[in-house]
Amino acid sequence: MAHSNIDKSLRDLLLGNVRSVPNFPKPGIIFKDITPLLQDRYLLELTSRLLAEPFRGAKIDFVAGLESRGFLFGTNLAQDLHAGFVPIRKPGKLPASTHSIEYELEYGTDSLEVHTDSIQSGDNVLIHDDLMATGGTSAAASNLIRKMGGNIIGYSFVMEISALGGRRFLDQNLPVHSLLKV
Ligand SMILES: O=P(O)(O)OC[C@H]1O[C@H](OP(=O)(O)OP(=O)(O)O)[C@H](O)[C@@H]1O
Ligand SMILES: Nc1ncnc2[nH]cnc12
Repeated sequence: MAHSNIDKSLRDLLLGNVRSVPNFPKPGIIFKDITPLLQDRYLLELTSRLLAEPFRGAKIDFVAGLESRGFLFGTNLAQDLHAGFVPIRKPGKLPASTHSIEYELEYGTDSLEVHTDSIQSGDNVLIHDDLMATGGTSAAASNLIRKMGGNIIGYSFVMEISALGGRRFLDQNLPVHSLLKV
């Protein structure tokens, strides 16, 4: 599995299309908004491809995308890696039988659910989200997937707020690929 680093000009281009919104959704939070990246037809494709690069050649059954912003690039990523896509959702959204787990956010608590008939024991799963902050969401999703017998092969983020140290909650032996570190 390659660990590609993007060069500075590319990083600056992508970062220039992430909007920082102070005090959203709560005072003190600087919200990193990826909608400008999605709006631009070239950057949408470029970002999707760059996310897939480090995991090309890996055996992946599913990309698990974390609600809701993990769905935005998650299905593109799954398609590019020839994997299926499994949505990990907030409570009460998935219609069939679910497993669930509680977790803490940078700004509150929530829980995650997944359909019981999605990931099966031994399936290789890549976890994807738009952003890792405290790592609580990704760690909870990892626990949920492992509870189902899924084998997590790595983590993919568009962005990581490095100062919050979220990586310490993830398996240290697995690749964690964040396109942009802020
Ligand atoms: O690393 P953490 O501190 O756990 O935070 C990261 C999570 O927070 C955001 O989602 P949010 O819960 O705001 O939901 P949304 O994607 O539906 O907006 C983001 O998209 C990640 O899923
Ligand atoms: N600062 C932030 N910006 C966007 N999404 C987030 N999720 C948690 N912290 C966030």
